[in-house]
Formats: sequence, C-alpha cells, structure tokens
Amino acid sequence: MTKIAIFGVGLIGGSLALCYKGKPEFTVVGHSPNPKSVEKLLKRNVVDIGTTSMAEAVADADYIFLCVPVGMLEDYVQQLVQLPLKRGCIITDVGSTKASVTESSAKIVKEGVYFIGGHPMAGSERHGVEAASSHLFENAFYVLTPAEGTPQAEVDRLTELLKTTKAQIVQVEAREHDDIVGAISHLPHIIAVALVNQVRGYNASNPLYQNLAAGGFRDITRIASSEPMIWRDILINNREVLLKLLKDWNLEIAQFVKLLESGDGDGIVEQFRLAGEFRSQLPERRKGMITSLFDIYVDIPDHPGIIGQITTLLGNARINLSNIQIIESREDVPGVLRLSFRNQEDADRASALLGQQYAVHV
Ligand SMILES: NC(=O)C1=CN([C@@H]2O[C@H](COP(=O)(O)OP(=O)(O)OC[C@H]3O[C@@H](n4cnc5c(N)ncnc54)[C@H](O)[C@@H]3O)[C@@H](O)[C@H]2O)C=CC1
Ligand SMILES: O=C(O)C(=O)Cc1ccc(O)cc1
Repeated sequence: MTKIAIFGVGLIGGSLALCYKGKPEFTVVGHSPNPKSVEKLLKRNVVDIGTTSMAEAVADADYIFLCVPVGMLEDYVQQLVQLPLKRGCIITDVGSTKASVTESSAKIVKEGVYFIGGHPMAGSERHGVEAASSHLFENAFYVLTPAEGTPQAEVDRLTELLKTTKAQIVQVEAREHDDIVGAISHLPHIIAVALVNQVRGYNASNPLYQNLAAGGFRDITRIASSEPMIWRDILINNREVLLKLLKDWNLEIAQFVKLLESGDGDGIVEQFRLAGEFRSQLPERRKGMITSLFDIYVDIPDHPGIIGQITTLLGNARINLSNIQIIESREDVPGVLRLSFRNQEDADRASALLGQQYAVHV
C-alpha cells in the first residue's frame, strides 16, 4: 500500500487526491489545519483519511504533496523535517515558482528523505476543492525541478507515481523554470489584471464599457479572475524575474506607441503577422496555460428549446458537459454554442453525436 499525504487540498491538491483516491494500491490522506475543511474533504469523498495533525498525516507516508500557497511552502518543509518521516519518503510541491523552494529545501532535508520540486502546468482561474477534478492534469506538462545531487532513481520513482495523473512529466532546472513560467504565465496574469482594471476605470463613468465588452476581452482576461492570495504569493516570489519581464513588456508597448504615432500600417501588419505565426505553432489543446477545457463549437438555428435538446442529447449519452456558452445569438444569424468538456474523449464523443444533427466545429 502506497500512502500519499496531501497538504492544502484545494484545486490542485484536491485534483491530485482524486487521481489516486479509490485505487486499491493507494491511501490518500488530506491535511488541513481547519477541522471544518477536513470534514468537507471527507464528506466530498476526496480523501480516504482527513486530519488536522501534520504528524498523523505524514506518519508512514511514501509521498508528501505540498499544495498550499507558494508563500507557505518553505515553512511547511521546515515543519515536516522535524517530524518522524518514513525512510525514502519523497516530499514534493506543486507551487507555481520553483527556485526558492527547491534551493531552500535541498539545504534542510534529512538523510533518507528527498525533496523534489514539482509544478503541474494545468489549472484554471477557479480555486478550492469544489473545482478539483481527476482529469485536470490529463495531457498537461508536469515539470519536476530536482536540485543538483538528487538521485535520479528518486526522480524516476516520483515520475512513475505521477504517471497516474496522465500528465507528461518533464525535468527543467528550477531557475530556468521560473524564467519561462514567468513569461508565459505570471506576466500574462499581471497584464490581464491591469487591462481589466484599466477598463474598470473607464466603466466607472460609462457602464457601456462593461456591456459591450465581449469575445476578445473575455478571452484575454479570463485569468484576471484567479485567486488573489495565490497570485500575491506567486508574483512576490518571482518578482525579480517579473521586474525584468515588465521592462521588456514596456518596450513592446512603446513600439506600438511609435507605430501608432507615425501611422505605420505596415509595421502594425508585421507585428500581427509575427505574433500569428508564432501563436499558430503553440501546442494546441494543452490544458492549463491556454485553456483548461476541451471545447467544441456547434452552429445552432435560432429557435426555442434548442439548447435543451443539445444538453439532453449529451445527458442521455452520459457525456459530462463542463461549460456552455452562447457566442452569438441574433435573430438574423445562426448562433454558435461553445461546449466545454473536461477531456478530449468526451469532446470527441460529443462531436460525433451532435455532428449527426448539427454543424460541429472543433
Ligand atoms: N491555480 C492553478 O491553476 C495552479 C496553482 N498551482 C499552485 O498550486 C498551489 C495551490 O493552489 P490552488 O490549488 O490553485 O489554490 P486553492 O486555493 O484551491 O488551494 C490552496 C489550499 O491551501 C490551503 N491553504 C491556504 N492557506 C492556508 C493556510 N494559511 N494554512 C493551511 N492551508 C492553507 C487552502 O485551504 C486550500 O486547501 C499554489 O502553490 C499554486 O501556486 C499550480 C498549478 C496551477
Ligand atoms: O487558467 C489558466 O490558464 C492558468 O494559467 C492556470 C495556471 C495557473 C497557475 C499555474 O502555475 C499554472 C497554470
């Protein structure tokens, strides 16, 4: 029996718990300092055992996952290494930054215990165990950042365990991870929040801004709805990288200012062309950074009851729908429904089923 202890059973910790829960070879223990949260975990059937005691959670654990906000990770590792841990136990985390926790943990872990930093590149703007799903990591990258000197056999052991999540495990050096993830995840969160707040300012004197904001604005700003405390910790932790990235960002924006000031249409076309070319090479349908769901689009004629028909068809076929959005519905044009699913298989089954009656685009 493999015992997995999870500290901080929220979106990511809860999703990990659900990956292992119910498999006969694993026991999943969830820890929270708050008895009410422990009760909730047990009631929702996310863990086999719930406890407020750190010592009970880690007693005899083979793997310990730290899924708390980034700002608390070092303190957790510090507390854990004071407790009696099983020989060979691997402590790992899921924090969105990797350099500080990887470097500080390497200094404090005791003989026979290993720390290997981890970061599943999947998630969403939602938080809490209510948003957890056993499918969250499917097809996503899961980065491991072992410190120098960590035996490869232990990294392989953790990699083997994580295969259950159906993520693709990759090894990256911790500082390189923070540079890259700073650019592709942390900076976009800052930009999304700044953009929403800019428009929020205009909207204060004219609510039409909010009413007209649609499509593109929603797409680019989804992540502005992320959990503030989680992001406070990430941005503060990676601030040196982010300050450099923001300087480069200012240069990019300054370039647009120049193009507009000089009315340089060709220059603008070139910027869009370069961006489009690079973006078209991004891996598609990876969860996490780009989309947390698998979407299909269905053209729907504008008549009453159509959405009910579609959801009934899906329900009868036991295909779980995660989200539904009407993208366009004016009387004179057919509407488009965006249907989101938690995994590729459900999206494919829905496409095949609805494709018999409607025009479906993927
Ligand atoms: N949200 C996302 O999409 C992703 C988040 N991460 C990382 O995963 C970690 C967890 O984030 P989420 O699961 O998104 O957040 P969450 O808010 O859903 O879960 C955080 C968990 O930590 C617990 N927690 C918070 N403050 C605590 C405290 N003072 N003492 C003890 N427990 C406390 C919460 O009760 C909750 O169970 C963070 O380090 C984050 O950087 C990594 C990949 C994706
Ligand atoms: O919702 C999204 O697109 C995300 O960007 C989710 C996310 C948030 C934090 C991470 O460290 C990794 C992934």
